[in-house]
Amino acid sequence: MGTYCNIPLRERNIVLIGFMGVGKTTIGQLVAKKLYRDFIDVDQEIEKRHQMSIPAIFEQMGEDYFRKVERELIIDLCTNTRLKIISLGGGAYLQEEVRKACLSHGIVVLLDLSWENWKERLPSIVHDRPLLKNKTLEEIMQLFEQRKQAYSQHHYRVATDGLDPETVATRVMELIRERDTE
Ligand SMILES: Nc1ncnc2c1ncn2[C@@H]1O[C@H](COP(=O)(O)OP(=O)(O)OP(=O)(O)O)[C@@H](O)[C@H]1O
Ligand SMILES: O=C(O)C1=C[C@@H](O)[C@@H](O)[C@H](O)C1
Ligand SMILES: [Mg+2]
Repeated sequence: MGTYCNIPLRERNIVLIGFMGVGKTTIGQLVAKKLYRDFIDVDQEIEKRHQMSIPAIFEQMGEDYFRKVERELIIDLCTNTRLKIISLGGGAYLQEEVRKACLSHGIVVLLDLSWENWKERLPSIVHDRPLLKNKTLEEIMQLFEQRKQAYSQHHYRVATDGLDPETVATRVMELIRERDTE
């Protein structure tokens, strides 16, 4: 897969990235609705294809297997589809091949939330994120910091602190509209 892309800008997929629980799935759904586009959530697509939950896939098949499936699906979506709103799983973008495919073929939008606000969300998301289970808050904070480097490779960033999902989705949509009229 080369990095050359012949997809016109306004037809490129919008790819939402960011740490676990920042709102990629929630916002992606709303953006898709507002733009009348199809929504694909990579975690949900993997669950559907396997008829298993993400925690069960991690437990029974292992994280390496999950990462391979995730990588192959994202590269396929990036190179073979257009006009979609795609929400990645939080760890997908750590893989270099995933970053390259998303950056060269899509419009990558980082949803950014401060640690202070993110940690308030932990109780509501910990049960179905295997990588958060059995970790101390300190360890999760380290993971949050370590991943910033990969997430810094994006086209647009939306700071979501204090914003409700509708407002975040509207900001994402405005960015895309501005870009389309450039
Ligand atoms: N802007 C927001 N304000 C308040 N709560 C939010 C916001 N966005 C999402 N949430 C809530 O945060 C939780 C996690 O959201 P979501 O599942 O969309 O995250 P995600 O980025 O897709 O996570 P993952 O990387 O694990 O797939 C949900 O309970 C959701 O309702
Ligand atoms: O950040 C991560 O590594 C993950 C995030 C989730 O979206 C799932 O893809 C899975 O729980 C792993
Ligand atoms: Mg999600």
